[in-house]
Amino acid sequence: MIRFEHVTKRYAERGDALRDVSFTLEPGEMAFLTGHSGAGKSTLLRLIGLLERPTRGRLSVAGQDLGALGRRQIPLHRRRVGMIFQDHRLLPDRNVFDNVSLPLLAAGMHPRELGKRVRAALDQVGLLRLEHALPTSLSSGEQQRVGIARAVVARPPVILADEPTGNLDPALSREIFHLFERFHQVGVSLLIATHDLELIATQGHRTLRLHQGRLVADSGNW
Ligand SMILES: Nc1ncnc2c1ncn2[C@@H]1O[C@H](COP(=O)(O)OP(=O)(O)OP(=O)(O)O)[C@@H](O)[C@H]1O
Repeated sequence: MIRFEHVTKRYAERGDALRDVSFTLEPGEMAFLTGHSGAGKSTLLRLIGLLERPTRGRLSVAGQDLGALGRRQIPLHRRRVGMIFQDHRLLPDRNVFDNVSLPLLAAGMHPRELGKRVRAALDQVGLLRLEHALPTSLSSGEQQRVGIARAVVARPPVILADEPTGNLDPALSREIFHLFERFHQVGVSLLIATHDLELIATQGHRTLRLHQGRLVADSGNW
């Protein structure tokens, strides 16, 4: 589903953020991405979401070579890749329903179908009763779940999460991971960047470890 072939990403002023990274994430696979601060985890996820382009190497998602996609095809690609961020990135002046509906609005979906899909996504994360609330009135865990509903509402085959439990206590973190497990069970591919080694240990999923931009361990290959 996701294939990196000798991918390097260089930032002019900072050197290589990723160096010669190769791995494959199979369709429906769930894996963790770990490594020290600055190891390149966010950079790797941003390349998959086409928020950045590689300096060298080849990267494909669902058989599509991302290097062959022009700027106009990026929005379509982004609908196939749901992204979840630690800081939620919700629009503060729009209510929960409106925030979650954004990817469907961008896709030009009919309002009736859109309403159904948004409520189904909110139901999945247990937030249906809060559809009219503004993000600022929600707890951190609730805001994170709104971010997850927004990431899954267009039913992408791939979900990327960047430190999704960074600000949450252990009980809320487990709740979020249970949600990811549920997406995994219905065949979604997930790549989750996290420092939460304890949680990784209890999950038993494949773990990719970056160190100074290099992929230094891949439990899937042991
Ligand atoms: N837009 C950018 N411009 C220049 N350098 C960048 C940019 N984004 C990341 N970097 C550099 O690339 C390297 C990898 O950063 P990245 O954010 O991918 O690491 P990370 O593993 O996600 O770290 P953290 O766990 O702290 O979020 C760092 O040296 C960082 O300073």
